Amino acid sequence: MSLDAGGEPVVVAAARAVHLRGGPDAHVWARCAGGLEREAATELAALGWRPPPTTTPRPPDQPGGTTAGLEWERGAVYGTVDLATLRMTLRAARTVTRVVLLLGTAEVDEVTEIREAVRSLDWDRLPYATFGVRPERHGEHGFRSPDIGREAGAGIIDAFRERTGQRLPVDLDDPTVEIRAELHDRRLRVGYDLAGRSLHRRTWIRAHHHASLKPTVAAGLVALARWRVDERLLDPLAGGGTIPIEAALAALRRPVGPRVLPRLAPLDLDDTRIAVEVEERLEAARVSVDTGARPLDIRGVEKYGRHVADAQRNLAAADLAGVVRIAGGDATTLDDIEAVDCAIANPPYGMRVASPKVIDPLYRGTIARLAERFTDAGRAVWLTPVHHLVRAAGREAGLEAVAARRVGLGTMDAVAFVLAPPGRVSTFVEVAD
Ligand SMILES: C[S@@+](CC[C@H](N)C(=O)[O-])C[C@H]1O[C@@H](n2cnc3c(N)ncnc32)[C@H](O)[C@@H]1O
Repeated sequence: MSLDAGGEPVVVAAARAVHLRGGPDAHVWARCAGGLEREAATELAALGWRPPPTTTPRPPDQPGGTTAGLEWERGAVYGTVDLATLRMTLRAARTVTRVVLLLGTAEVDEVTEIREAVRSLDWDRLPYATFGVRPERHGEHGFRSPDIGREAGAGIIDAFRERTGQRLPVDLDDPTVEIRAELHDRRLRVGYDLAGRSLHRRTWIRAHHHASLKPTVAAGLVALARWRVDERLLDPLAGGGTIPIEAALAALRRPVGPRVLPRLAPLDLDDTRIAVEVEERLEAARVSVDTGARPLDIRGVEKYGRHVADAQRNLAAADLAGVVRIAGGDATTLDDIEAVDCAIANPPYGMRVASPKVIDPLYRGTIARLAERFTDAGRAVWLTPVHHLVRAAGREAGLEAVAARRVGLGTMDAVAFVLAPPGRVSTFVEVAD
């Protein structure tokens, strides 16, 4: 099989290759990094997700929209799937951390309404097992996320006691059943977490870089950059290699999710026929690295030898040694790099390790060297919370920010800039946010 994404961005092409249908429908939502919902929705639609049953009225000041027919709000994409698509999503989706089976929604104004709203949902499939509620809150409210978790947990305990007479045991650290309760403005959604644990935990991670990017965010940046498999991709600040590795795995259409799914999922995701069919489709979609005509050109540069060694360990675990090249070097000189179509960088932020005095020349020098090496298609995605430095560094290098997204990185927000020569690539980015 040859490396041919048909001109599509690689993450989407990888997803489309494994699309399949079958079985009864379920209403679900996926969680992804805030700011990368459009990329997640595009990937999920290519995996076979269809629109959710109803359109959610959303206040105009709340971020959200519809991409590839799927509605999204900050950090969440909503849709309808059949069992095979669901299993395929858990195995193959690169940009999402969770997939949640929707149990019900409610309009909520006061925190005290949550307990009753949750109690009245259909908990018939809930087994006697430890459970925990993971709350999430977006919008203006007079209460905090833990309050949502506490009230929703009380509602579940009420419902279970009414049905069985037993009190369900709570375990917030390592529950057998994870329930998600997410409030976006007034709309509360409650559902079963089908992934069991965050899907960003890839098996290829052997060496943890102290400032590593979540692989799901890396995959989202690859999609945001609209990288195609025939383009030269460079991560000039590669660390443990997350971005180059995720790009290569997508190009080669290798699944990144767990083969064994949690046993207590309320749907029979281990239905043997579906499981076998999904694995067969994944196997058929895989692309050989030995493609001959157009080998992948994915490179990383990293200053410190110990990180280069860690990246090599991760590459070996991902079975990408000899496919992706990560070498020692300085991003502010890029000595061994001649031409770049697409650069994706997750630089130091000047908070934990490098000081602000160090990152200013690092950003300016690296962005200038990239601009000098850009081909006609050249562009860079640059992710950092230190945004004020990036526009200035871009301007100095003759680049402009053609898009900027506020991307959630757990406890902090960063901005992903797409930097490109003025006017040249404005067609590949849909809007400048
Ligand atoms: C935030 S980390 C990247 C982490 C990476 N994305 C991962 O997930 O493992 C930034 C990296 O830039 C490297 N770095 C700092 N200055 C550099 C320079 N001048 N040239 C190359 N790499 C540099 C640091 O050593 C660090 O590994």
